[in-house]
Amino acid sequence: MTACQLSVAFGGAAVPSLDRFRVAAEHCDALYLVPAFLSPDEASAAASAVFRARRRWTTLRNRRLQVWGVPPVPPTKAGTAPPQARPAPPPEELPPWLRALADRIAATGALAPLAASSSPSPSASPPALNNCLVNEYRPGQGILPHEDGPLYEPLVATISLGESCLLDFYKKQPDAPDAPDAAQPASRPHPDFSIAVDPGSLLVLHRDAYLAYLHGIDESFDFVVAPPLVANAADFIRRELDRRRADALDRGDTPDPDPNPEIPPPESLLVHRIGTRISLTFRVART
Ligand SMILES: O=C(O)CCC(=O)C(=O)O
Ligand SMILES: [Fe+2]
Repeated sequence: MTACQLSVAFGGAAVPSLDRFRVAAEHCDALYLVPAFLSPDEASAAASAVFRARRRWTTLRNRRLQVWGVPPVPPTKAGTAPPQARPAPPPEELPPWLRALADRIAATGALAPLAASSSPSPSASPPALNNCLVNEYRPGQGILPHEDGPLYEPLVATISLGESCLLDFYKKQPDAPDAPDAAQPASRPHPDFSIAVDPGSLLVLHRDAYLAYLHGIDESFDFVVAPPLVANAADFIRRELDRRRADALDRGDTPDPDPNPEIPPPESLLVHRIGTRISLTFRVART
């Protein structure tokens, strides 16, 4: 599917409003997971668009990434003049296939809280998502606990493609360093809570979820989804078992029988990371 077909495909879908997708309210007040934000066909169209885009990948030890859109501008040090070098190039627009996804995120109302924080006028419209980081993780890869920081408006909206993952949250320590990827996992071995993130989902973090916690993905080959650590364990397990049944049918295998409504699903589930996960992390870079 081309980028153009992709934006058409996204055009007609009903856009959910975020309120009923709030999770982990007891831990953190602004964390939303919309499980089937993209249909499986839309998710594979988006993944193909990532690979067709011929964008340069930056390869890190534990993942690789592409950067799209407006880069955040680091503040100049007080008292120093901005560098007089060449004039900055015009800010890059998101390409149509990412713009279509960003618009669909905006249509959920996810960005509304930014309208209030970025303008004193109550009727101001929120700023547009203008930056997207594409991360690709193989099994065993991850991202160290970090915060996305003050170069962005305090809201991140992530679309996940491919495999599921477990995103861990660590309450920020008052004296923790602020730099991305700077927290030492060895000194903070246990997350305060985690969210199991479905393929095709939209995850939105803002307020506390953005400001008061670091987030990271363990460099593991599998993960366990169980309460109480995984805040959305029961819902995720139900959906994951449905996905496994659907995958078995697609492969022509005999799937597990449909769940008996009398028997509750298991309380915990081991998920093996066997494929690649791609995340599209949309933010508003402050310019
Ligand atoms: O892959 C993810 O879901 C997280 C990515 C992330 O935290 C980041 O790029 O800052
Ligand atoms: Fe992040």
